[in-house]
Amino acid sequence: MPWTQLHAQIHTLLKAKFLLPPDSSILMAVSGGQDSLCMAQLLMDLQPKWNWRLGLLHCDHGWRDDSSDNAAHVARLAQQWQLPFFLETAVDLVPTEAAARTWRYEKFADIAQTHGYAYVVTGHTATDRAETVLFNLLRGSGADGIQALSWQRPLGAEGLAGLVTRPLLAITRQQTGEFCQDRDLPIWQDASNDDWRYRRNRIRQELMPYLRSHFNPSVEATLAQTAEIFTAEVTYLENQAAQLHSDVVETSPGVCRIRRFPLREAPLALQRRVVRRVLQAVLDQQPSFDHIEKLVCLATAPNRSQTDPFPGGVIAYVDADWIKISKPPLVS
Ligand SMILES: Nc1ncnc2c1ncn2[C@@H]1O[C@H](COP(=O)(O)OP(=O)(O)OP(=O)(O)O)[C@@H](O)[C@H]1O
Repeated sequence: MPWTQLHAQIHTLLKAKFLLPPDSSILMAVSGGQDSLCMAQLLMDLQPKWNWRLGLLHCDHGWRDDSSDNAAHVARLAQQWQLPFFLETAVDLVPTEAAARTWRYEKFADIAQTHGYAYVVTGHTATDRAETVLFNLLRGSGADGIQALSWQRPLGAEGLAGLVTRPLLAITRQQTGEFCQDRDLPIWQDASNDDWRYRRNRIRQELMPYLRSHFNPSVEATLAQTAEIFTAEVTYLENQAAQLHSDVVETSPGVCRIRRFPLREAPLALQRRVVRRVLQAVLDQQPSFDHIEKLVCLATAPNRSQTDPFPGGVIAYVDADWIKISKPPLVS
């Protein structure tokens, strides 16, 4: 196996960040695309140094005409590489990217838990991270969306099903492409990557090249670095918000109460985060920015103020030192 700069970079990074400790069990999520093939090959090459137990998982969403051929292609690779192989096939999955992602991560968690893998690795790169930053920015996301794709995060409830880890986050798609070419890895070309109905593909194929040639030739690395900076800041803010939430919010059946005085004394960034947590718990949908602002305003509003109904008929109103949030009929 030729030891390349890329091997050295990933090996050093894994050591520095302690992402995939020696002797770990690692399930590699492989779509058949260039990034996940590059990742699988790199981890197999590094395996003797780390003594990992490796397995390979493919999820067949069942949407594309070639999806079962794609799955068979990955199965053949697993056989050739002599790795345990797991195939999950969806039945009647709604053909949206969001539904696919949710289903896929559920399967990652199931297989990891059932077969004792502590880590599920994906082939996300700095390029994916940069694209996700732009995608979320254009959707009006705050800092949480800009932190886009962390190195590691819990899989399943409270991380019981292990950790999703992204060892390629520091390298670009161009690098994974060159690696696959050098090693002659058989990339499965996913035709849906060329479908311009998907906003993500237009970002990848239209916006990023434009930014690269007209604004910044290293736009991927720069935006990935922006995500890295925001990751630390969001972690800090979330910790602060969790503390404030436990100080000011009380929940009982049918009603949630927020202490107005300490809420309005807190920095606006934390007020919004606390209120978002409250709304996430009572609404059946993700709260919008307007929903959050409406509730924050009650911290300083006169007594007896009340909001218009939120989705699902949820009402918030001021009762002396408290904001009370309840679904109708009102419970005081
Ligand atoms: N169908 C799938 N089965 C298993 N893992 C998947 C699948 N689709 C995506 N993944 C994992 O999620 C990562 C990111 O997904 P994304 O959809 O951005 O990648 P892709 O373009 O399909 O393929 P690749 O990242 O391998 O080039 C992949 O690198 C892979 O690790």
